[in-house]
Amino acid sequence: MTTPHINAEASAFASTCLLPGDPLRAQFIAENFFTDAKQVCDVRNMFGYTGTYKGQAVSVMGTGMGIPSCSIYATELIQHYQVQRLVRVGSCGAVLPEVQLRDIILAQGASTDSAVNRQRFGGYDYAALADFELLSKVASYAQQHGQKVRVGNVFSADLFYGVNDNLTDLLARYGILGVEMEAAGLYSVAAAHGAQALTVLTVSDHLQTHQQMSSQERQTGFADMVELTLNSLFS
Ligand SMILES: O=P(O)(O)O[C@H]1O[C@H](CO)[C@@H](O)[C@H]1O
Ligand SMILES: O=c1cc[nH]c(=O)[nH]1
Repeated sequence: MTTPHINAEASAFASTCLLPGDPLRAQFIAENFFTDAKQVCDVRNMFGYTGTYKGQAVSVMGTGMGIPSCSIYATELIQHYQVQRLVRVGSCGAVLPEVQLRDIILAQGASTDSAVNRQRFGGYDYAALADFELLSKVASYAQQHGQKVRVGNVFSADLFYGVNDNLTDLLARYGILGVEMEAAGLYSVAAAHGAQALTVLTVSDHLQTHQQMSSQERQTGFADMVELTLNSLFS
């Protein structure tokens, strides 16, 4: 039996799955970083692949954009495909002057303007946190190998094209490292189902200076983040 959104066999996914928003980034990761990668699903062109990295099974699957889309895939991957470690590898916008294009961010926590976590969490404000074991693995691997990463709070926005002109300044005041659209939902889905989740981001836009990466670079230009993530998880 498959799910409404993932047409893969029951044993098709490894227990660790990377989750880029972009399905073509998933294809790029599988083709360039995995050994013996096989495509396992393609409903709605949301591609998923399984292969190995350093001899260990690993999967990658696109999630689409936004908490609702990401939550569907995360839920089905955990509940139906027994994925236990869900690691988003995404892009984000920076709001602080010291955070620059191509910087890598580990989302220790994720604030949000989405109402999704309140729906899940009885109307209360859920503190959406990365799994500490996954977070420490990547943070300590980066430290040991002299790779700079920033660790802290990000903001998962419902709107890519926001309507609140003051939001960027508010986020900067609170030291938010990056603005993206999924982490807060991914963290609560994982927590609700007893799985582990982490979000690793590369800065693709700067919301103060208006610098931005091309769409091609968002698809194929995140090698440093992908290598850091895979090496940390499988070392
Ligand atoms: O590059 P991905 O992983 O899709 O992440 C970011 O990019 C998309 C918006 O362009 C949103 O999904 C946001 O979270
Ligand atoms: O959600 C996102 C993703 C990338 N860049 C942004 O500015 N926002």
